[in-house]
Amino acid sequence: MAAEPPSLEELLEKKKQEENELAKPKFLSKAERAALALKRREEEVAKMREAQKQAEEARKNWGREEKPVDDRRDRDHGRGGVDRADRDRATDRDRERERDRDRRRDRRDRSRSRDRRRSRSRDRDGRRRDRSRSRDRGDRRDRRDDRKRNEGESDVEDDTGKMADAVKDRYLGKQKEKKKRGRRLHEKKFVFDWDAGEDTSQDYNKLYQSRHEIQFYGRGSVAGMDVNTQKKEKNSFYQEMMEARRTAGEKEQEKNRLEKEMKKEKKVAHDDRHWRMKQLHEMTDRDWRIFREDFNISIKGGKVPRPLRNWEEAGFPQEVYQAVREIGYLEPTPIQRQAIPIGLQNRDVIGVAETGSGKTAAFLLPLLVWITSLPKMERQEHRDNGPYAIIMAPTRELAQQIEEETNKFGKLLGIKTVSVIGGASREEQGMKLRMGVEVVIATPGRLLDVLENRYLLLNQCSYVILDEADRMLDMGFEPDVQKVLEYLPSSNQKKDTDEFDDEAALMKGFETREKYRQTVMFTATMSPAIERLARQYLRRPAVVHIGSVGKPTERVEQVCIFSIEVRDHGMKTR
Ligand SMILES: Nc1ncnc2c1ncn2[C@@H]1O[C@H](COP(=O)(O)OP(=O)(O)OP(=O)(O)O)[C@@H](O)[C@H]1O
Repeated sequence: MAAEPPSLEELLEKKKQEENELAKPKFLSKAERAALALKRREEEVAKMREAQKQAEEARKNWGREEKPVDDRRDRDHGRGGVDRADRDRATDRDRERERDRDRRRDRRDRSRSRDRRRSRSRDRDGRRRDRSRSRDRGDRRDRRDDRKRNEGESDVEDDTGKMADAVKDRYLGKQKEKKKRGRRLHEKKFVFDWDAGEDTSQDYNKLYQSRHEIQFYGRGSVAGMDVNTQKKEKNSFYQEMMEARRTAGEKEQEKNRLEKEMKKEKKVAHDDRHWRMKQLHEMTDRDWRIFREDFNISIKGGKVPRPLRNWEEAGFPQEVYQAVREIGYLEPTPIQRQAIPIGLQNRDVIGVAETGSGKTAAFLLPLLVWITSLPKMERQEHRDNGPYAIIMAPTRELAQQIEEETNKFGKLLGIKTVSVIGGASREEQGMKLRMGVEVVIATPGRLLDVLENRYLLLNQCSYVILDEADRMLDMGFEPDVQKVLEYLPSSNQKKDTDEFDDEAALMKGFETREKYRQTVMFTATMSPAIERLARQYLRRPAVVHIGSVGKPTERVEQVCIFSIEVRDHGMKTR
């Protein structure tokens, strides 16, 4: 049975299917793609070669096609026979033209082959560069390369490689070439081909360790010699010359000058010694300032005497000095260093110092110095006039501490002390007082009581000490203190005049019972109330402050405890 031709619908259907099939994207492997590309390229090349071959043949045939025309012309000329010479000339011209054309062609061919050679070598160099160029340019180059390949057999091999590269570039992606960083010659710094650290010559050869500077002529230097050596030589030369020129007089003058300078230096070194290494008379104002700084002593209030460097320089009577030694006080404490010399001048003192700083001895020693200078209280009338000194303290305990301290000295110096404090029998105290005492240590309340009850008189009291005055005021003893002080005789009170700035005026009658009254007040703080009290009862006092003003003292520990206030709102828990 003969096969039936397909119907039109079937054909259309088939065609449609084929179109759809073609329209579908087809996956090609890498190798397939490369083979396809090569094939396509080969076809293109073959086409181009064919076209070029045809062009070449056409060119060659062109000369041949022209000849019959010339022959025709010759025939035409011959037919005339008249201008044979002209015809010959024309033929010559034609030949000449032909030759020229051949020459030109040869020249063109030669230059072309030269160009080809040049471009081939350029291509080889720039192949890598070309790979990184854009795809379009790559295509163009491919075409150019292909053209060249057609031109010579040797070129073909070269071009095949190039083409393969180009195809690979196009379909497999370009291989990125590493950028070579050229030497930047425009930079100022000279770029060595090696690193400076690689130079090891200095390690081995001493010659290179001190490299010679560039040295030129001029400025008194000679080229080729070490500059430093030249300078040294020059200096010694000029020194020798100056020395040789100096006269004997000049030499003597110089010697004297040097000696003077040496002496001056020695003196300065001598003066700059530490105050401990100096005698008392060698101490300068600067030394005293350093001394006070060393012991944290601040002073205020006119001309204040120099502090004590040691007990020996205090100028105590022998028995007092001996007592200090026996008690075992090797060195004065800072408050003692400054307060004792002021006390010995019969001057009023305000001492601001912390507890346990040796205040008792600071006011006791000047008192003892004065009392030991007085005749003994042997007669009853003297005993009835009362003590030479009263020491007031805010509490019994403090008064007892002071009594203990005073008794240490009193026993050694034969000075009687009685404490008048609350809690002890008033009669007993009265009895002791009537027997005669040099020093009364008391709390303000009980002392006032004793004074008011006539157990005690203060007729010959010229030394008043208010210890821990700030605490006394805090405890409300100010009226009592004032009343006690009213019992003191006013005859021996200093006047508030400039006259009493003078040391001699203050010391008037110091070794008698009629000396001027001296008031010494010790406090831990300087409150306005203290200043008011001081203004009332002290005359032009010297203020001695131990430690930095406004700073807590070193020996007082300050503890701050934070607590939460718990308020009772009537909701007690049981
Ligand atoms: N120069 C000194 N050398 C050695 N010890 C001293 C010296 N001066 C005082 N003391 C001793 O220091 C202690 C404290 O001295 P003192 O009682 O005089 O201090 P204070 O400042 O008066 O203290 P408070 O305010 O508590 O009375 C005492 O035991 C005393 O013997």
